[in-house]
Amino acid sequence: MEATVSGLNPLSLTPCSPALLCFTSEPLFTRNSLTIAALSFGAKIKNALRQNANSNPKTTAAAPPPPRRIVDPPNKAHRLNLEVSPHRAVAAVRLMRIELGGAFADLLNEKGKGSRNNEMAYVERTLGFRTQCLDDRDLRLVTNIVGGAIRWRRYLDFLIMSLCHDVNMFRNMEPLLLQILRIGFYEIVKMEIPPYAVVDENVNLAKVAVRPGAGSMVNAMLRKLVLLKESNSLPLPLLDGDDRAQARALATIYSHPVWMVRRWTKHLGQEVAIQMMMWNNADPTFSLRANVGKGFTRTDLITRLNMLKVPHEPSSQLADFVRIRTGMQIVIQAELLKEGFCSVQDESAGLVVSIVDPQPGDTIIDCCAAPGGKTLFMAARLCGQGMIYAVDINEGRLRILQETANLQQVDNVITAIHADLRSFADNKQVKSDKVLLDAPCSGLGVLSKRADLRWNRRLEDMEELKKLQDELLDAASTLVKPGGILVYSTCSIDPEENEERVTAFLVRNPKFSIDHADRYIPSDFLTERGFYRSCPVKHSMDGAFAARLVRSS
Ligand SMILES: C[S@@+](CC[C@H](N)C(=O)[O-])C[C@H]1O[C@@H](n2cnc3c(N)ncnc32)[C@H](O)[C@@H]1O
Repeated sequence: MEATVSGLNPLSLTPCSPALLCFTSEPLFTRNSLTIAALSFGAKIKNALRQNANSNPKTTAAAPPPPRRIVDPPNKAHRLNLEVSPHRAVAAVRLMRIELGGAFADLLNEKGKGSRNNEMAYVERTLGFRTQCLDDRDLRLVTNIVGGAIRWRRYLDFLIMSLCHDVNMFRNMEPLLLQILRIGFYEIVKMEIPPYAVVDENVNLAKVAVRPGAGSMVNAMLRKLVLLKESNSLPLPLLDGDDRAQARALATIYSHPVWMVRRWTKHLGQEVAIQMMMWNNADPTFSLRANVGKGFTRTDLITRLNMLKVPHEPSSQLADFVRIRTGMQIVIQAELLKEGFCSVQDESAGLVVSIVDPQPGDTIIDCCAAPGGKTLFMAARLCGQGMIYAVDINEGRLRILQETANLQQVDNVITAIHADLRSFADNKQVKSDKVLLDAPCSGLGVLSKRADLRWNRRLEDMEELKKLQDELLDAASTLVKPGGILVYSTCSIDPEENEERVTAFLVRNPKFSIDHADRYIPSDFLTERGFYRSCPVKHSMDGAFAARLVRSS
């Protein structure tokens, strides 16, 4: 659903036209199901537009409708509820926000309430009460539950649906009730939480946040699920029939969109496709890069991690990197990132920088630079000598790049340029021996870290992305000096965004040829044609791709 019409936010057309913005004594998403709200949203946009047109003196002489008075929510909304489990309440609201995105924010964002920085305000406006503040353990639980419930959404919905009387019961379910069920089903099926606690707590939440009848429904369904799990008879789709039917079954079992399963089965074979999905569903692992630009070495980082008791292992591929499996929250709380000592950067991205091979004194154009992961690593490698022109179309992300460069003390070798690469290249303000194009892509290599991305990507996106990647490659190539290097990279595992884009580029631009990447990365990552490719299943890191191309002199 679009939140804007012709660049206007329909909710701002009249002071308070959509009825949804009136405060009532009911929380917003209980009996007024958000599905109904969302369905009627289109009509409300039309009404809002109509009201706006009516109030335009050029189209009618009628007086504009009097502004509706916005009253503060009644005291009930400020009540502190000590009975519900706070992490489940917060997880349910966060799941609503993620699934409904802008629509949810628009509906709640009246007078700044429920602002991005204040999660409890969202909880209060959605459920009609506040919960206890979350401690560190609660916060970890929220992250785990929300990540898991999103990843496993398709499978959880299959289970929920199989316990509903009929499909309409599932379709007409209040959105908040559905999220509570997903949480309960996820806790029972995938987490080691005692079932009685899961049933009690989720029933309680549904009763007070939705309605008493919803509590009974949650109770019946969760109890049934516990029995099925205990007797090892959870329903599972049958893996048989033609390719399409098998893809559908696998998509449910491993909770991915059907189109992704079909694409991966075609490109990688069914076995690797399944392993990819299992990787995406497992807890993500992270790498940290010690910021040598600020004089902080990997040995220093390891000392700090030992002090914090965060399990880690040094990367065998990259000298400044350390892998951690758990304890990210501890690293954040210890402010290692905030103080600029290290960055969270996957080794797969670090290896792209190895292929660019920045050396002190180099001038490098980083064509799609923001928010700066690779720019900052390259800047650290310049050791204070040389310059990186960091171009990006997104001003906000570019600002993050600049702020992080200041924090990490590598800003002296970075010039940020806010521009569309295609017009920037047309003006040809700079040319360079080394150009990196880290292109916008589907992100299919980083799904383990981006739980919701699999549901936001559509097959149609792939065609649009390929067109953009071709245009950006052509633009980037004009910035390369004769004899210079162009590195094209993505964080995708999809050959159509990777090898196929390079092949098509080389046909269009015969001045460029492949420069084999064997001098820059371990042979394990090399493809037959001399490209870099990391595979999550094989290398236990994100999926990424890079081609090093050289321009003839
Ligand atoms: C994959 S991200 C880059 C990530 C970055 N290199 C890093 O390591 O953090 C792709 C970037 O391309 C930018 N982008 C998309 N279209 C662009 C265009 N036409 N010109 C310049 N930048 C563009 C996006 O704003 C986004 O920041």
